[in-house]
Amino acid sequence: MMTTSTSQLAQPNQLAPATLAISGLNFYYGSFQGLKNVNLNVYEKKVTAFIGPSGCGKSTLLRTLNRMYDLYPGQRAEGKIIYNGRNILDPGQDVNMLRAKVGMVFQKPTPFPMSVYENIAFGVRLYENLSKGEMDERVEWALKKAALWGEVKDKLNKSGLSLSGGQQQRLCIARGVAVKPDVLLLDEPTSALDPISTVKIEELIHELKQDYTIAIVTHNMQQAARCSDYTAYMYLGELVEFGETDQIFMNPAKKETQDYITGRFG
Ligand SMILES: Nc1ncnc2c1ncn2[C@@H]1O[C@H](COP(=O)(O)OP(=O)(O)OP(=O)(O)O)[C@@H](O)[C@H]1O
Repeated sequence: MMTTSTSQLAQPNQLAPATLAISGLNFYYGSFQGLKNVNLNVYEKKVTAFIGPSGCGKSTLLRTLNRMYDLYPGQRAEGKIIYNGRNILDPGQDVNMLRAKVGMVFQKPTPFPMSVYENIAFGVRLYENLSKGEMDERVEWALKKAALWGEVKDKLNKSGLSLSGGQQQRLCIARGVAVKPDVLLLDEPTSALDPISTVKIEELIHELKQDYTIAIVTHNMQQAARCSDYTAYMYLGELVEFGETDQIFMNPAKKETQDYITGRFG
C-alpha cells in the first residue's frame, strides 16, 4: 500500500519507468492557484486516471502535460514535468513538437470540418513529408489503431462531421495516434458518448496502452476502475492520494479518498 502527501510523494513499486515525472507543480489562472505542489509519475505504457470532484483540477493537470494552457493568456505553471530528461515547462521547450509527442483528445469530439482522410493527414503533414502512398498507409494504420478502419474505409472522402459521435471520437484518437505520440491525454473522452460507444473507447484504451502512455480524466469511477492501472485522487487543486488503481479503490490510505470513491463525498 502507498500513501502520499503533497509535499513528499511515495511512488508505487516501479514496474514501468516514468514517461512524465511531475514534481512541485503549481498552476495559476491569474491569481487563482488551480494546482498546489503536485507530485506524480505517469508511467510508461500504463493508464493513469485523474479523479475527483468537479473543479478539483483534473483537467488543469492534464492540460499542463502538453502545455495546452500556453494558448491562454494569464495561465502559467511552475515546477517540473520531466519528459525525456527535460523539463517541458522550460521556456525553451518546442511546444509544437511537445504536442505531437503528447497528444490530446477532448471531451466533445472535435473532428476538423474536412474529410475523414484529411482529418488524419492534416496533422501528419505538419511534421512529416510523406508520399501519397505513405500517407495512405499512415491513414489506414491510424484508423486501424483507433478501431475505426472497418467502419470508415469506404467513407474516407466523406466529412468527418458525418460520422456518429462515437466514431468522431475514435477519429480524434486516430488523429492523435497518426503523428506517433508517446503519450495520449484523454479529457473525459466518453462523457458525450452513448454506452456502446463508451465501451468501444474503453476497449480501445486497453489496446492503445500496449503502445502508448495514457492519462485520462474521468468523472466515472467505474471507468477509472476498469481502464486504469494507476489512479490519482485530487481535491481543491491538491493530489490527495496516488497509487495503483486496485489499492485506491479497494484499500485507500486516506479517508477523503474512501469517502469519494464510496459516494459519501459532500
Ligand atoms: N480559465 C479559467 N480561469 C480561471 N479559473 C479556472 C479556469 N479554468 C478552470 N479554473 C478553475 O480551476 C479549478 C480547477 O478546474 P478544472 O477544470 O481543472 O477542474 P476539474 O477537476 O477538471 O473539473 P470538472 O470535473 O468540473 O471538469 C476550478 O476551481 C476552476 O474554477
